[in-house]
Amino acid sequence: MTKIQKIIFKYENIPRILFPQVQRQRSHIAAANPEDVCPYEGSLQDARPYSEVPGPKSLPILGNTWRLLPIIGQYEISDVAKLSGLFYKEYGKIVKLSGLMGRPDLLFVYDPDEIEKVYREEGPTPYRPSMPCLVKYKSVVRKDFFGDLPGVVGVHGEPWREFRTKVQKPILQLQTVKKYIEPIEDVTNYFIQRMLEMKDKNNEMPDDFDNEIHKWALECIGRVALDVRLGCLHPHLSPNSEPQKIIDAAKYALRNVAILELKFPFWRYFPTTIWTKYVNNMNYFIEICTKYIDEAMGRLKVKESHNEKDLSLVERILAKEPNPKTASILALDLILVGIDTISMAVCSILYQLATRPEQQEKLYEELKRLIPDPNVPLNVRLLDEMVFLKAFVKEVFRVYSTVIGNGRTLQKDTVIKGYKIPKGVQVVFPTLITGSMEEYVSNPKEFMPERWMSKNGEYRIHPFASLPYGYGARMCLGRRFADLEIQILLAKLIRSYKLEYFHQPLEYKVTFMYAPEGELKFRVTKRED
Ligand code: HEM
Repeated sequence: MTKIQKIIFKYENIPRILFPQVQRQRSHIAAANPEDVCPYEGSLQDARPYSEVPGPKSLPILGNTWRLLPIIGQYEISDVAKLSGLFYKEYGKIVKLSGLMGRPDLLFVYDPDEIEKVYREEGPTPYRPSMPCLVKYKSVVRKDFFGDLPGVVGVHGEPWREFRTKVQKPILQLQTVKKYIEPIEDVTNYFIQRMLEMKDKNNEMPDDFDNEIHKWALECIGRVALDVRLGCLHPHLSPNSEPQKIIDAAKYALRNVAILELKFPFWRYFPTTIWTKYVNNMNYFIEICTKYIDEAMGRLKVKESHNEKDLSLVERILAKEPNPKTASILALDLILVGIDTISMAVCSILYQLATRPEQQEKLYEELKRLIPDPNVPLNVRLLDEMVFLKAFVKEVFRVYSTVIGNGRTLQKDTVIKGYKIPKGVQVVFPTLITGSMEEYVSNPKEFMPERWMSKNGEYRIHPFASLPYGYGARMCLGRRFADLEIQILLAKLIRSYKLEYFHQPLEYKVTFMYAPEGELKFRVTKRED
């Protein structure tokens, strides 16, 4: 039995052994399956009570938190993706995980029609349960800095809407994003050059190549959010250099957040070692953002033209919002969520390309046709025409969604799948699972980028089954930059190099994001033409 089979076996059987009551409850539910009948479409009075929603039973006092505790719990952080799949298999399309100490109940919904309903009814200030440790940092630890300008991440209600309204237009406008093709291409060319220098005698990338991808992501975000080349890709950084300190801070302020977020929140009650590191590193990011935004302000003051078309993203924000804190806090938020997401997505996309030679060849053919001379710089038209490239990325997101799920905290009582779900419950939309459900996606098991290119409706994909960037008023603020960065990296790399992988297959796991775990020792070979 492989390791993964063992884990699945363990999970499949533990509920039966530990929770016979739940098993009985389930068979009762199966007898009158609300999914099939669902007679209470939307009426709160007639809906089934919340207490009847199926799910693992919680233990008195300990609730369900013990399941997430290291060692004694059954579930490891890295198993969150499997857990989400097992819940669906065990309990059906709606599953309640209650009794989580210090947290509201989680409600997993595996039905894109219901997900669509929740998104569409979310109102003008959607509430996404996210990053409780960041909430504490912004609203308690550094209230002195954030005050009434908290940013968007971990912020809700009117303060969120006000801040998002200030920054949304410039950051999502194509006109702004287009200006970054050249700067991101510069960063990427440098990164590819570094990749060639890093190759070992087998032409393979080093064991910690994922760290290099993180540095590329840091360098890209520095260029977008701070108008600066941070220098993180430099090969010989001394431990006390600013770029090295930024790289180290990113590890604790971003990558290790999962430990704070998903395990028992001891940090809420006393300053644990990891919490103290988190706070120190967040403070360092504030320092860096303030420093570079002040410099950008200085440059803007002496700039001749303040016409929108001549300004960078940072300058546009500074020109409109004279308090430079708006730009600093936006930069901080973009850095916080724009590094791990994109770098883990890139790890996953490159791994898929390296292990799917035929599809990599198709991508190469597309790129060779569009860019016969690989030294010609990219432009909007070329990127627009990279249809297979974009379809490949979408397919990776459908099957291996980097963010395994999104969510909303209900702001009013709502009927979901015939049950009355009370206000305050955190509804989880498990994109990773819904993106591969037979009822909503044709041939879901087949990895087929072409499904995204077909114009005649040949392939069915429920529009709410695979939403890698979320949906609605709170949808990913950096999605246009994320797409741009991924497209530029793939276009530059695959146009000129072949990517292969000759080691043990890697397993996907959640270490904050969902990505292949292990050494990304890609073999990189220069193409002849
Ligand atoms: C492939 C990479 C990325 C993925 C898969 C991703 C996914 C997401 C998702 C699912 C959300 C929640 C949306 C919702 O609640 O409906 C989100 C929010 C957000 N993302 Fe991304 N993201 C990516 C890259 C980025 C990048 C590069 C940036 C910054 C440049 C960024 C900035 C943000 C911000 C600021 C929010 C919070 C928006 C708000 O709450 O108002 N993301 N992202």
